[in-house]
Amino acid sequence: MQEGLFGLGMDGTPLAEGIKPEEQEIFLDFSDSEKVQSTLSITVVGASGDLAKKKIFPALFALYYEDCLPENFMVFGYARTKLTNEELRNMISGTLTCRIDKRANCEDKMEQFLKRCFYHSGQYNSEEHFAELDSKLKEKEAGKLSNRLFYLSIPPNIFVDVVRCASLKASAANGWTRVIVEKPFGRDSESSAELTRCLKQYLTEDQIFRIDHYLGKELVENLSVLRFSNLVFEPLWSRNYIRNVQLIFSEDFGTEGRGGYFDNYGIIRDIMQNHLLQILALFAMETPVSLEAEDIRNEKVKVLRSMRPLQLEDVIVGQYKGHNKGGKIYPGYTDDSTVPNNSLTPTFAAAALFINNARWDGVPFLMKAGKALHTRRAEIRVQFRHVPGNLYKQNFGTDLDKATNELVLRVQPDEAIYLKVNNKVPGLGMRLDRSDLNLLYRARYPKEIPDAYERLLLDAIAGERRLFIRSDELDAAWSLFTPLLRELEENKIFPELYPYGSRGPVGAHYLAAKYNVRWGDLSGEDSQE
Ligand SMILES: NC(=O)C1=CN([C@@H]2O[C@H](COP(=O)(O)OP(=O)(O)OC[C@H]3O[C@@H](n4cnc5c(N)ncnc54)[C@H](OP(=O)(O)O)[C@@H]3O)[C@@H](O)[C@H]2O)C=CC1
Ligand SMILES: O=C1O[C@H](COP(=O)(O)O)[C@@H](O)[C@H](O)[C@H]1O
Repeated sequence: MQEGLFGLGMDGTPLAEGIKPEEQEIFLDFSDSEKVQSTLSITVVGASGDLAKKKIFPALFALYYEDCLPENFMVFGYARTKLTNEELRNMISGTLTCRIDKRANCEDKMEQFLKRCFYHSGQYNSEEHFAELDSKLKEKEAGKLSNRLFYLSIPPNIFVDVVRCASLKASAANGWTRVIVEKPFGRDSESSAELTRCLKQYLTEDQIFRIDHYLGKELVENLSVLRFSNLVFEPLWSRNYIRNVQLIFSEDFGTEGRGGYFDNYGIIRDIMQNHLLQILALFAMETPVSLEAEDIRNEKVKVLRSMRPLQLEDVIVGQYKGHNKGGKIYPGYTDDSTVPNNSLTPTFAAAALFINNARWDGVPFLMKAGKALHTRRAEIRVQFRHVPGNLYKQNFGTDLDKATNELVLRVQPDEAIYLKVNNKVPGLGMRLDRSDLNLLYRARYPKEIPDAYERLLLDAIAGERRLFIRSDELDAAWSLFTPLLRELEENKIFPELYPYGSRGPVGAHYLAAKYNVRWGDLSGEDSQE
């Protein structure tokens, strides 16, 4: 069967506003009878869990709401918890939301969506239970050509069991079978390679969709557009003009409820090795031959392989401690009952990375990720070099860094792209200040931005792999972090404690200063803060 059987908007409704019919042909290259004669089932394995409830079911509903799912689709929840179809529907319905601009028929749509949701309770390592699931799927597929997508929203220690049982007992008989695998993909190079080896006993690489939901975020998708379709940026995109690049992730809450998982991984594996590194690769890669998935992934691998593995002296780690603010007590990381009292797991890390290629030689790429900080945000900051022989040097005082241009891509919240430029303050004198050229998404694009999981689910259904991680990318990513992680753990490096809700450990400033960098998010002169 052809890949990409289900394109977008199978019922012929426009995919999204602004897409012309002739453009839709790109996706809809199947006959009407094929559309009607085929079915898509999406089985969410681990349906009783946090991610399924918070993200996956709402994303599926949003796709249904936008008419992006094929005509004959159904959603199956699978987990050990005993639930009836009705109970699953009640559970899901509490988490569904409607698009702001189209609330009119939302209730009806929800009802129709929920009618397509079913549940099967089973063990994750039971071929028999997956065979039962298969029977239920077949019953609903009613002899039509079937395509099956499994979403593994479960802890990683059971990935292989599920893939074995699903592939042996519940693969599509005559359509495609694809599996979306959630992170973490292993804990280091060895475990990741072992996981891939085990998955490949049952699946081909083309069937495996390793998800990194940051790749589905609007601003991350836009990174390539910004670079490669604007003459003003790409020529500047190198060591010749860029002084440093900062990739910043912060959350204003701790590991609440996920301490058990988190303690085994820590912030470097949870955020840096995947989300921030993926953004770095997209940011720094060479121009791909085309927008085809393999061309883009080839370039990403090349960048990752050009990087030097992280050195301990280029990393600082931290862990949040309890804090009493305004009479409210914020718990420390080790106050979580699922976290050992003596845990050294970092909840914060800052690192300097380098790419040893002609474009980026010597440019520090600074990463910073932390939980329980003062704000929630994710952004990419590009600090440009000083203007050589700047005519206005005397207007800036001694701190020339304050006068350099900075491009900020705010991934979340409040998506925005802004460029800090020097400008004359209007008036008779000659005073300069740094102002922002600001593209604030909510002002420019009133339509609500889809959640990353919507885009990624849609891509997996369409067989589009561009935003999923290929196994060699994963290997390259782990190679950069594994020696460091091993050193941190073997040497029991003590994390610097920082108060819950603070700006993180001061060590992050020293690390940046070592490379003559100041964190842009803490400069205090960011008008966007
Ligand atoms: N939650 C999040 O925000 C994010 C999660 N992820 C990843 O997504 C996956 C799912 O996450 P999440 O929903 O939070 O996970 P949960 O801990 O909620 O687990 C999902 C389901 O798996 C089953 N389960 C849990 N622990 C075990 C176990 N030890 N053995 C067998 N089954 C178990 C439970 O279902 P039952 O008991 O009914 O079988 C549970 O409802 C994980 O790989 C996680 O790392 C990735 C990004 C963000
Ligand atoms: O993958 C993960 O991401 C979330 C943050 O995702 P966001 O889309 O809300 O920014 C993080 O909280 C979690 O620890 C991590 O596993």
